[in-house]
Amino acid sequence: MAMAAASSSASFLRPSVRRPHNKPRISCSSETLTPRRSPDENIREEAHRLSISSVDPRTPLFSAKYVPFNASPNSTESYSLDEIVYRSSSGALLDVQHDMDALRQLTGAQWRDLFDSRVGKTTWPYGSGVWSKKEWVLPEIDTDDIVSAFEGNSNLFWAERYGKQFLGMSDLWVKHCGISHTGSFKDLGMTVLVSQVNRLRKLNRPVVGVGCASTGDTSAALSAYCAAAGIPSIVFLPANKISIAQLVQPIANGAFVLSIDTDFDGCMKLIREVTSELPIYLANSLNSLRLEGQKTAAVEILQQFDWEVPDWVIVPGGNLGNIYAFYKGFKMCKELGLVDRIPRLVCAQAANANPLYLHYKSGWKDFKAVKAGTTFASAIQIGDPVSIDRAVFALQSCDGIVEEATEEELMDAMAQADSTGMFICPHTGVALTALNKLRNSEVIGPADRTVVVSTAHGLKFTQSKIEYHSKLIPDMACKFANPPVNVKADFGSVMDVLKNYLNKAPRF
Ligand SMILES: Cc1ncc(COP(=O)(O)O)c(C=O)c1O
Ligand SMILES: N[C@@H](CCOP(=O)(O)O)C(=O)O
Repeated sequence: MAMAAASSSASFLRPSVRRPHNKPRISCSSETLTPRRSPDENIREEAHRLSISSVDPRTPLFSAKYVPFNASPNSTESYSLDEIVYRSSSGALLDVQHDMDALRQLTGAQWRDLFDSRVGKTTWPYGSGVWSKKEWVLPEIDTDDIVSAFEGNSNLFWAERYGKQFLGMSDLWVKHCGISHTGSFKDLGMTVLVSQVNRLRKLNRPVVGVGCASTGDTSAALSAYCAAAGIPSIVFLPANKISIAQLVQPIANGAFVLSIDTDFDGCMKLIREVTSELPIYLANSLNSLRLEGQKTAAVEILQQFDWEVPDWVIVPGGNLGNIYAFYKGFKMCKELGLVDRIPRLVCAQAANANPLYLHYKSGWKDFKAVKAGTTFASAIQIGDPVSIDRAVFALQSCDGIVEEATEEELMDAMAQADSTGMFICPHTGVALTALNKLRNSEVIGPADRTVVVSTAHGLKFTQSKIEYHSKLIPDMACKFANPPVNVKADFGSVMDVLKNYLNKAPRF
């Protein structure tokens, strides 16, 4: 039954992943394997051939457009995705709205089967975790215009030991969005944005380059995808406020890097002004295209649980696009019948940069931006998040919660997680602290299926780990520091040190 649904769903889609009937990918009936394409054909060309050969006249044309975010049902304002527009006529945020009636022509089961059928392949562009959901992302883009590093499909890690030892939990998972092409979840959104820019340039729209303000990860993703497509990228970075690993990424990828003597919010203000004057396309998540890619991480989590819905998903928040992206991904899965409910979301902020937390604690009264203080979670050192309205909407719609983490809490949580075999970034430490607090208050139960979203690779933040394990952080006990032991190069000294360690070592 499921197989029948899968094949009938595929026949409705254009472009289709179906292979020509006379050309199976692998012939099992003989000893020889038949390659699905000849050596002189690349995977783009192959995708082109396959889609041409399987066009179905009944194909519904899925489509999407920009509309004002959370607009009244009577609003008729909308823009083509081929327009260069970031705000509505009243200055509000925009959202990408899909033709849900067209998408409903497939049942939830058919969508599930279609998405599942694309995982783990190299079929262009569906080998990407983002583009495997193309019909829900940018349905109308030509696959030839897509710029992809086969991002997504990231590991969902069962945090068995961390959950059991530190939280008394049996069903704790970490979605490693940072184990990715440029080392953060930003790849998910950037493949979409840069692909659309690629299309706009082919349509001769005035786009000479793509620009962003960044705390490190957005600029890394932007510069890599632009470099792959041969598009100039320009990045505004707050001077001395991002890690060395993040700074070197856009430099290495050939971006034009401006190191500006301000904070992220200052850079954001400048890039908005600049992109309204010059034909530079804005790549921050103010641009709602980005969130279309980022929302696929939510779909992916459901897929990885065989479409069972977790109870909680915890996301570290800064500029606040991602929390809305997760909400949107889950919501679409519910609206299109892939699942019957959505999880509760928790947004976790650093206490030194906590405007959303303060807003939540005030009972969602008037929002006030803050001056963000220094935090080891430097990528979320943001005081005036552009997506505040999106975040509030998402959290209110799913009975969500906002938590905060002090510097000591987030560094201790990171060290504890690392001691169980992870190597997480400080932002994930913020999310784990939120979980810790919600477990202590028993809001999250011991058997609740909980997913913590890990947003960047720990290797980008080794300096903070070095300072922690060297106990070099002023006013921080660094309780879980594990510094190396200096020992003389003789057998006796090494043996003494080892015996001492083995006498005291914890028994695992
Ligand atoms: C590593 C990391 N985690 C979390 C975030 C927060 O995401 P958002 O700005 O979408 O809230 C960012 C960027 O802001 C980030 O780079
Ligand atoms: N952490 C971000 C800050 C900018 O966020 P964006 O999602 O609006 O681009 C970064 O890495 O720059």
